[in-house]
Amino acid sequence: MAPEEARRLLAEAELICPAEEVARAIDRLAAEISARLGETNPLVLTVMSGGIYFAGQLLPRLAFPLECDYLHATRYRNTTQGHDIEWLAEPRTPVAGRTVLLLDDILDEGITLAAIKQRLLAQGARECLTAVLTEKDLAGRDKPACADFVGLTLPDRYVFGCGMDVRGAWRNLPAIYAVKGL
Ligand SMILES: O=P(O)(O)OC[C@H]1O[C@H](OP(=O)(O)OP(=O)(O)O)[C@H](O)[C@@H]1O
Ligand code: HPA
Repeated sequence: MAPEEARRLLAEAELICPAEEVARAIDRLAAEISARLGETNPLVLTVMSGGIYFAGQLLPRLAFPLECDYLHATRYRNTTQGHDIEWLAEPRTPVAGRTVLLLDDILDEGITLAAIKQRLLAQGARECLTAVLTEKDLAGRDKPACADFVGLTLPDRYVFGCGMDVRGAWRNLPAIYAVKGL
């Protein structure tokens, strides 16, 4: 997206979660994750690209031994509609026998996390837990996956900021916005 369009989109967007609220949610998630996984030497896998902001904020708050790696699966590809999942990168660290913690920015329809979790368990992960910075409230619609740790619940709007993009832009914002009209 052209920078002028990105600026116009942000100017017209609705702020739905200020930066302070996001930071408080990450503090709480860090405490919950530490209590559950502190003794398991987990392999923490960030789902690129959206998970990068959450991982960057969460990891310094986890004061226990862990290993980090990443994978890249995409289904929206710089659009606002989901498609089939495309695998762009597998984790290089073997997952067999490991407690895995997946980090992602948003659980929307749940298709991405369900597919990733199924794949890691099929590769022999001992258990696969999931932490998402946000989850969209789809008003009771069934989802194929639910997260073990959820930071914030968001309305069913197209949102951006904190790792989430709108047509490639604004993953870098420390607050969460909803696109006008979507
Ligand atoms: O719950 P779902 O409806 O499956 O959607 C959630 C997924 O969509 C986004 O990724 P995206 O496909 O946009 O890839 P990206 O992170 O590389 O932009 C987001 O980062 C999640 O991984
Ligand atoms: O609302 C969203 N915003 C950004 N990325 C997303 N991926 C799934 N849903 C969304």
